[in-house]
Amino acid sequence: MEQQYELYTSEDREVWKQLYIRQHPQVVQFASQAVIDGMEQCGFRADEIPDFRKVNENLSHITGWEIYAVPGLIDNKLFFENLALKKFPCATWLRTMQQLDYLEEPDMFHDVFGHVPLLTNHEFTGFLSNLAVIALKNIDDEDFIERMSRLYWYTVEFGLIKQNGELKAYGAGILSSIGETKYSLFSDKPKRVPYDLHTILDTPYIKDKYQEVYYVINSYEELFASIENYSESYA
Ligand SMILES: C[C@H](O)[C@H](O)[C@H]1CNc2nc(N)[nH]c(=O)c2N1
Ligand SMILES: N[C@@H](Cc1ccccc1)C(=O)O
Ligand SMILES: [Fe+2]
Repeated sequence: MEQQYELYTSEDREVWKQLYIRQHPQVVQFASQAVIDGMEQCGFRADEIPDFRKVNENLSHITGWEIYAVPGLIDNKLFFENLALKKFPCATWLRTMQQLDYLEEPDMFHDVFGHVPLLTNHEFTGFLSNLAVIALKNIDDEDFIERMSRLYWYTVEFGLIKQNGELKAYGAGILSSIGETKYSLFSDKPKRVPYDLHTILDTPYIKDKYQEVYYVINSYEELFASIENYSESYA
């Protein structure tokens, strides 16, 4: 499957523009420095839907990662196989104007605006590919894979990071949601707890509404180190 750039409609362009002009200021104000730096390097703009070829031309020179077009959520085996090869799956369709604040499933704004900036970061991508390699070693163990998707969910999708004593967001599921960005950092509804691998592995996640718990790391190194000897001791 390819991104058929010429098929984007004027509504798609308007949706991308509205999402960008509303969410980019929140990224600058509430996202971690690595996300902000990555966003800069990606050069996303309000008036241009990202072209995957141009994104890859840039990204492959920074960390060797690439994005590739998928219709939507793909099965775990294919997902982890591609992550291990430094390939991140991205939807090509965009949500509608009625879904600007929150969407129950990942669209292109989530995958590209939310995930791609951190694919410019070496520690983070090292964690991502190592997580995938561990998952692949146990790909036929459903329980193990369920636990790996929890780890992915509570970090890559909905992770928070303490940065110079201040809480910042780095999870793509937060950064692509205009509504969940402030909620994750400032609402008194959800719990915010220190990152702990074993707690996360035992905590099921909810998919179609704001999260009830967020896990806080102190550095991306902490993520990388937390799974360094995971596969040996748990496979
Ligand atoms: C790791 C976990 O299974 C997670 O839900 C995967 C599954 N399939 C996916 N498929 C796509 N396209 N994008 C994703 O982020 C994911 N996440
Ligand atoms: N909720 C995210 C999309 C998303 C759905 C499911 C998993 C991860 C992310 C948004 O509104 O942009
Ligand atoms: Fe995602």
